[in-house]
Amino acid sequence: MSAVSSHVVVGPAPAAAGQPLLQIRGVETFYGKIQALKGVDMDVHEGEIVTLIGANGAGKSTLMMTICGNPRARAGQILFRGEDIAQMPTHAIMTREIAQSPEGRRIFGRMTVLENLQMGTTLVGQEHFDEDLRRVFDLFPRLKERTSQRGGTLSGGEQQMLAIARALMGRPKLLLLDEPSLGLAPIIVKQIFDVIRELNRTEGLTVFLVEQNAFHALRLAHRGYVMVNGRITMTGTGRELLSREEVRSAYLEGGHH
Ligand SMILES: Nc1ncnc2c1ncn2[C@@H]1O[C@H](COP(=O)(O)OP(=O)(O)OP(=O)(O)O)[C@@H](O)[C@H]1O
Repeated sequence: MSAVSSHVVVGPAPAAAGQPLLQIRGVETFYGKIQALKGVDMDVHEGEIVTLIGANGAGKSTLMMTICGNPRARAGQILFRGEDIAQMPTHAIMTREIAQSPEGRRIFGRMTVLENLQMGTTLVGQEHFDEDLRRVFDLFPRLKERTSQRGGTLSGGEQQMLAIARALMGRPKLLLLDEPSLGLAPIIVKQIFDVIRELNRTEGLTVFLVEQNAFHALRLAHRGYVMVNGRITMTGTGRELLSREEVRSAYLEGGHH
C-alpha cells in the first residue's frame, strides 16, 4: 500500500473558460422500466480530469455508456463541443474525438497487442500510426515488449494498459475510462494513474474517469462527482471531496490509504 500513497494531487486544471467540452444536462436512462439515471447534470472542461465515484450499481457505467450512445438517453442533453450527441448512433459519437476504455477492458483476446492497437485507429486512419505507436509504447513500455503476444494472454494490468493505449490510438480529445483500477494490484493502479496524470499534464488530454476506487480517483482528479441511485449528490474538487466526512465514511473506509 505504501507505493500508492505517494500519489501527488495534480495542480488546478487550466482556467475553465468558455463552454465545457462535455455538458450533461438532465440525462435520464432506462433499462426497460428500470430508471438507472434520474436527471444527471455534469460538466467536463477541456484539460480537466473529472471523476465520477459511487457505490456498486449507482449508475456510473450507465452514464459512461449513455455518453457513448448505448443505451440511448431517454431525456436530457449530452453536448460535446456544444453539439447534442445524445441521440446519435455510437459510431457517429466515436468519430467526434471521444474514445472509451470500457469496464472489463474489452480487448480482443485472440488478436496480438499490435493488432489490438491497429483496431484503435479504425476511425482515424493509419496516417499517424507509427508516431502514435511510439507514443503509446513510451507511455506503456510493457506493451512494446509484447507486440506479437495475444491480448488474452496478457496480465490484467497489461490488458488495462492495452485498452487505454488502444483508445489513445484514436487520438481522442476526451478519454472516457471506466474503472481502470478494477481488480488490479496497487502498484499497477499507480502506474496506470501516473500515465493518465502525465497525459493530462503534458498533452492537456481531457479525462472522464469512472471509479469505485474513490481514494485514488479523487487524488488524481481536478474535480469529482458523487452518484447515488442515479443522481449526483455531491460535487467539488478532488481535494474537497476527499476531506468530506460523508465521502470518507461511504467510500474511503476499508484501508485504501
Ligand atoms: N443491461 C442492464 N439491464 C438492466 N438493468 C441494468 C443493466 N445494466 C445496469 N443495470 C442496472 O442499472 C443500475 C446502474 O448500474 P451501473 O452498472 O450503471 O452501476 P455502476 O455504478 O456502474 O456499478 P458498478 O460499479 O458495479 O459497475 C443498477 O441498478 C443495475 O442493476
